[in-house]
Amino acid sequence: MLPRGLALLPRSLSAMPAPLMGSSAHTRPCFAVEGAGGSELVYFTLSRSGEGPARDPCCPQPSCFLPAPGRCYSLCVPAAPCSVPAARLHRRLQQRMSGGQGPLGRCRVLGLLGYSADGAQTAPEKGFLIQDPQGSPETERALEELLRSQGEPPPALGVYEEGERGELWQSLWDLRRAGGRELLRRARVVAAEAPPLHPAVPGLRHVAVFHSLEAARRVLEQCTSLIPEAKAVLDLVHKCPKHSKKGDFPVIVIEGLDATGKTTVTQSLKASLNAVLLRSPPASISQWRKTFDDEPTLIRRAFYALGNYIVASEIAKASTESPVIVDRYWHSTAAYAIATEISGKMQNLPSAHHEVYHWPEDLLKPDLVLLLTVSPEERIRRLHGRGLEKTEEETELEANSLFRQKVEESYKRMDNPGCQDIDASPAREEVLKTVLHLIKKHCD
Ligand SMILES: Nc1ncnc2c1ncn2[C@@H]1O[C@H](COP(=O)(O)OP(=O)(O)O)[C@@H](O)[C@H]1O
Ligand SMILES: Nc1ccn([C@@H]2O[C@H](COP(=O)(O)OP(=O)(O)O)[C@@H](O)[C@H]2O)c(=O)n1
Repeated sequence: MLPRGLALLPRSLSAMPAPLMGSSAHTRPCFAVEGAGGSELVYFTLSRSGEGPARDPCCPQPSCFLPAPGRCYSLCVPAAPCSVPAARLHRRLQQRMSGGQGPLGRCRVLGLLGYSADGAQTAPEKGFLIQDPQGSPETERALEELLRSQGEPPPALGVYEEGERGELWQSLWDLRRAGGRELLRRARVVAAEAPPLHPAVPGLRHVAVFHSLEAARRVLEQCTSLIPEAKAVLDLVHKCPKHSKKGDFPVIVIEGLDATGKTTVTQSLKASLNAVLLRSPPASISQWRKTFDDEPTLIRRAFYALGNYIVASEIAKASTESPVIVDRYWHSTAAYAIATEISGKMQNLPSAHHEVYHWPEDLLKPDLVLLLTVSPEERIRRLHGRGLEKTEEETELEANSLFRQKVEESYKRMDNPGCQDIDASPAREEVLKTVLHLIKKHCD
């Protein structure tokens, strides 16, 4: 008998109608494990009747969850849509588990997404699958303690066990704050088909890629008592004119991954075109970047989204008097957000023309967006040559070329305005010449 594992599952999913085998797929709570098999996600669902093939090669075998002789734990955070407390709880748990301290420190922590198979336009509930290679009872105790310390009521706790035929069962436990636990249900873990879209795609517009000032503002408004800087950002947004309109001079945005040459090109353009150079996030909020970069996706992306609206008001003003060059704008905010949320392989990205790539209707549109691209090798050379401290995300970019490819591909799928690709590998003067030529062609 293999050792047991634990799973903490979302309350809302655990409260859903009885699952599942043989019943309508529309009520089925499903889960995707991120990073279990390289870039592939592992999908599973729950069957209360216990039906399911004993040795189906597609079925998640106990070994996927229970690394013998270890134990496996997982947890999901119950979430109301766009809930700041839930997003922060997820982030706190993530930090505590990846902190490298105590028994949880030696566990392998994978992402877990809980979603409904009916294709609802909601964001998945986020959690973790935690594999303890040593199967130590202390890990279970540490997890229970961690969850009980996170406010009332603690998330439900599921326990995985291997059955007599080698199948996998999950027991869902209600953790009592004062100690002890009560069994809520027991269900068989069975393989689920990969959904037509990555589970994070339907909710992208609600939790990561904001398509209106209002949507982003609603998120930061929930944060004002927790993050004082949120109030300061909202005050600046409040001072901006409602609908910023572009002046008569051209507005050109330069986009690209870090170290592709945006600073170099934008500064040269400023001089060549006698233009105003702006950047997103703007100087007025950039002192708070670190604060928001440490917050969960929901809050972090709302901060950058609002930054774009503040820049829009600066663009509106400046473009009445001279050409305007913008170093990063909405396409950066959206491309990084999409690439971060969509785990697994490139094919998991929303397909071209998906609404997530559409420009927000209430955001000032530039005349031209140029995307600087260089080979991964050249980009790393430039990053190292610059010798600057890298952001956490940029460090990940360097380590994770799949992520970098997803950012670049998302840039390329942006719509109306799309990004015009520029090979930025040649010498600085050469790149500037190409860019000036394109601007002239477009704006004449
Ligand atoms: N065309 C180029 N050829 C060689 N090096 C370049 C070129 N453009 C920029 N660099 C160098 O690469 C590094 C990153 O460029 P930078 O303009 O700071 O990129 P970004 O603003 O996109 O992060 C800098 O050290 C810069 O001097
Ligand atoms: N308009 C913007 C600009 C940056 N960002 C975020 O900021 C990060 C890149 O900014 P950066 O300052 O490191 O990039 P560089 O301007 O240094 O190349 C990305 O990871 C994005 O998540 C954004 O979301 N929207």
